[in-house]
Amino acid sequence: MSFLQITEIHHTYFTKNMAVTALCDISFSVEEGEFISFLGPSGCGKTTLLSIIAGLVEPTLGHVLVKGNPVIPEERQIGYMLQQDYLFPWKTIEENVLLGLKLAGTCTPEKKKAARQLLYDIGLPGVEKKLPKQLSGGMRQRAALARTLAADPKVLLLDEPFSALDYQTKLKLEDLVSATLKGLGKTAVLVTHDIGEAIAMSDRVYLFSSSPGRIHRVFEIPDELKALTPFDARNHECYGKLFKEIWKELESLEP
Ligand SMILES: Nc1ncnc2c1ncn2[C@@H]1O[C@H](COP(=O)(O)OP(=O)(O)OP(=O)(O)O)[C@@H](O)[C@H]1O
Repeated sequence: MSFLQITEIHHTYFTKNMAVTALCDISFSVEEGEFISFLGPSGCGKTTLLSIIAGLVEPTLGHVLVKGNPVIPEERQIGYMLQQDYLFPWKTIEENVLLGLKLAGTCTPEKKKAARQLLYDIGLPGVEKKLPKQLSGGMRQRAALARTLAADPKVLLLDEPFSALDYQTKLKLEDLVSATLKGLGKTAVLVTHDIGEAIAMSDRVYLFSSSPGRIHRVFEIPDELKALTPFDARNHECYGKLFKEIWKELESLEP
């Protein structure tokens, strides 16, 4: 049994006048601790698939299992990190990080201590009492990561979490997120438009075609790249070859 199992997902959105089939025949599995990415043309259904995995959208057909069980959003098995940090501006960083635990009624002193440690580990010591507006964009995304991890989700969904950041901050956060998730042994799914980011961070890259979204091709990342940090992977000789291969394939999918 795989850790995350996606089986024959089809999804159609029904609006007033029409039906849009966003996803067709999507099946794959992810083992515990693996990091995978979705790449594909705009509108190929990447975000729809994340919402289905999160249990926020019920697929028209098919199912998602985490450790053999269906996903129930209230049980918070899935953590979601987005392009915007969505921190509450009137709450301190610590209050924001602990919010999920408080809502779930599981904010014990040990979890509070662990959340503080998490802020420290991801390079945000001493910001607990600050408001989000007092932090830079990169620091806010770190805080958003801490909030997502504080709930100890089984699977992390990352929907373009670095796309609003400047390039240098983005590279730093790629390394930080990769090291943090590896250290915690978390399973993660990243949606990105950045081929380099997908190669540098993942164990496997799923390339989607559109209308409707299908898995077009799966790229296994070579072990020599997986052993490196994302920054070092971007500078390895294997990286350029794989980048060109995925780029060519992606171009052939553009309308
Ligand atoms: N709520 C909705 N109602 C109707 N159609 C929708 C809805 N959400 C998405 N769609 C359609 O489903 C398809 C897939 O959309 P989705 O946002 O999942 O794609 P995406 O790959 O994440 O796109 P992008 O890369 O631009 O973010 C698109 O044709 C989109 O217009």
